[in-house]
Amino acid sequence: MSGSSFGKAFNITTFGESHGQAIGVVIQGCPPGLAIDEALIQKALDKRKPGQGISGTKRKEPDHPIIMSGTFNGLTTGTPIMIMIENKDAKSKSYDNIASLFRPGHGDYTYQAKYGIRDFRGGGRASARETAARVAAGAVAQLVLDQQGIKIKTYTLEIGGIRANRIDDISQKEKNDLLCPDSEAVRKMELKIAEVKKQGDSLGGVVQIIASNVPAGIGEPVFDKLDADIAKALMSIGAVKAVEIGAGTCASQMTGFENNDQILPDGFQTNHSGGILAGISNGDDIIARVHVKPIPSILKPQKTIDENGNSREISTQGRHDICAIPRINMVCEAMMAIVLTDHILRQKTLG
Ligand SMILES: Cc1cc2nc3c(=O)[nH]c(=O)nc-3n(C[C@H](O)[C@H](O)[C@H](O)COP(=O)(O)O)c2cc1C
Ligand SMILES: C=C(O[C@@H]1CC(C(=O)O)=C[C@@H](OP(=O)(O)O)[C@H]1O)C(=O)O
Repeated sequence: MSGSSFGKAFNITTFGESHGQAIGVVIQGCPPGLAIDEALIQKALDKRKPGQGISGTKRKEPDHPIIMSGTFNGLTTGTPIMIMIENKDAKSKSYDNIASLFRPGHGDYTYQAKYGIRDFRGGGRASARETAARVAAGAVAQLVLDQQGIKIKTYTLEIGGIRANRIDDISQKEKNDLLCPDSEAVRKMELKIAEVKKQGDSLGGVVQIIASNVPAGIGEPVFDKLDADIAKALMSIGAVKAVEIGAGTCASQMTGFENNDQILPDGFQTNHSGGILAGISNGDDIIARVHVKPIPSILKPQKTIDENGNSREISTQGRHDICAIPRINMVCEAMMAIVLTDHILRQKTLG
């Protein structure tokens, strides 16, 4: 089926709807012999799961992963791994009054246009509930990256236009709910989230992802360029509207002399390339930034239409995030891990 899976050597496909029985992922291409258990996957899922944080939805899901296949005696077997996560706290009734309305900014209108039928409960397949399955796959991908010593860190750069100025000390990131390294900016972000929530509105922001210790020489020279695949992986997450690599949009404002990362015997002088040149890693940190739009389901009344084209007003009840950040951070980390693992497994020469 076209468009339903991601990756070549390490391939994932997800399944399930937000208010269906379960969601999950099937992973193909994972090497045999890697130590894996549900606790390891749970640890990753806990960083994304709903029901926590000031900007997060109140929906309480345990997100308990059940490994259905592909492992034996605590090791991967090299066969397809299926991980299932049951939905335990879907409250579908809260969607009844908007069943025939299209939420502005969400996938209701386009799903109806494509399929002529849609599971309106919680956004169905378009709900970011699906991203839990990606995080489970990311935890498996990270096992491959661990063998190479590759680490991925993600932190919040901006929420609602408030930017973190101190972004160098990312070890601080675990110390607050918003996963932002600038505690002064965090206070302002928290106030902004509270204010916007009171108005029945929502916020977007920017997240930065850094992969370190990636060896030089990973990637493809055309089409499946490493930066192209990273951009696609990150852009495939709901609410992501733009992806930058390295200097990103600033590169177009520099001269060649300013933008080039000059090469010294012990490495590159700067990292405007974001660790990728000509689609192939150069050994420097891989740096990506993801621009996230505000959550579409808001209480504030908006104009819409119903399935018959009649003009209506909509105010979306239910348990929605105010901002996809910081829950999206873990999803970005997972997608970066999946892309890097996919490209590493394509390299026959790496030990
Ligand atoms: C982690 C995460 C949480 C999200 N939470 C919500 C939510 O609670 N309510 C909502 O309407 N949209 C939420 N979204 C955004 C929608 O899923 C997304 O906007 C929708 O699927 C439409 O896709 P698009 O924004 O890429 O066009 C969330 C997205 C992410 C990544
Ligand atoms: C449940 C999760 O997030 C959901 C993402 C989401 C959306 O429309 O994207 C809408 C809300 O849930 P529901 O589908 O019940 O309306 C969020 O709670 C989750 O991330 O696990």
